Amino acid sequence: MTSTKSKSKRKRKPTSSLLSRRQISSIPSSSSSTTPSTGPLPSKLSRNLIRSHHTTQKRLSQAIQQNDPTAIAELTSKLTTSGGLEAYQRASVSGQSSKRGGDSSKILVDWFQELGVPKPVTKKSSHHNDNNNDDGDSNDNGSNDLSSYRLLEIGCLSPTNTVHSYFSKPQRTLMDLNSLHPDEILKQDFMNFPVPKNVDDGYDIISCSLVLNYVPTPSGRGEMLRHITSFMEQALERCRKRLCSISTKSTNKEPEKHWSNAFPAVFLVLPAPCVTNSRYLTEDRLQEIMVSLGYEQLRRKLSPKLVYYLWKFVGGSSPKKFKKAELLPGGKRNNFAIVVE
Ligand SMILES: C[S@@+](CC[C@H](N)C(=O)[O-])C[C@H]1O[C@@H](n2cnc3c(N)ncnc32)[C@H](O)[C@@H]1O
Repeated sequence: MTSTKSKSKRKRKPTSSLLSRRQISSIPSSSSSTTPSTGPLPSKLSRNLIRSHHTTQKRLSQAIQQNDPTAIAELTSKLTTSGGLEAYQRASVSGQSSKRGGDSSKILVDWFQELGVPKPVTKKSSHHNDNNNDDGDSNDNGSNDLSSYRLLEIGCLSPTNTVHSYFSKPQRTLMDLNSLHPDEILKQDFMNFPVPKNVDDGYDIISCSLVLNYVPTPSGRGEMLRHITSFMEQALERCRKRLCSISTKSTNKEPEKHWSNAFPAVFLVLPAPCVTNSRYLTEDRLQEIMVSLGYEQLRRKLSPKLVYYLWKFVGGSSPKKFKKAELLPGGKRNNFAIVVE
């Protein structure tokens, strides 16, 4: 049985997982959650809070696995006193402020533009745009723009992320373990969210930005990727159905160059060190895992802090198992891993 008692006696570094009372009191409370009147938190405070939350979550998950009631109580209380999931989310929202570069879906929108994905046009502008459509075809409810495509966003903090302008409200499902905007974001654990029974209610693109690294165990991350993939299997059916309904219509573009070939897809974002400085995960290993699950990498961008991917789902694979295996030995690496069972 592990006890955290001895650990808590050790002297902690200033950026330890414990936040000072002053730091905690500067986090906006839940009463301000839907109408935040305060500006973003200082970036150092947000970083400390996010790091602290991840560490405590991971320790809590280990304590639960080891069935250690003392550690469970201690860590749960620590999570609560430091503001819990909501404080963590507020710190993440601060990191997404326009001053700090905006939300990660800006990159997805850049890629949509590169791929020629047309924004759905509203009815008014649709009439106006009919003559300007460079596919030589009018907006016919889904064959030539995104209006019949559906987005599922896992771990959503804001209903006004950049990519939302491409998906009207009925075409998007936003969810989070804790909803900061209950009228627009579903309070839902994605792992308990079933694939819709009806293919028309399924999704063509899933956004999973900075969520996989939130999952505290390597096997939990593998399960999340598998669950996402079960939605993508259905998305392939949606694609086939859509293709059948538009096969009689012509477009000027060669089929393989058409923007719709980028779907179904998963937009995945991780902190860069998860793939650049982990003992157990490299970009090559992530690529192997994704290919084994049936994906092809369409786009990738590495920034100093984050790595962004657009994975197109092609299916037809036979998933392999991936264990936690040391790939890059060395003292100063992190332990981020994905295990697929
Ligand atoms: C760091 S925030 C990321 C938010 C945002 N997507 C971004 O890119 O900044 C991670 C969010 O994922 C949510 N989350 C983690 N696991 C989840 C799950 N199984 N189902 C739904 N949301 C989840 C957390 O509640 C948290 O709000």
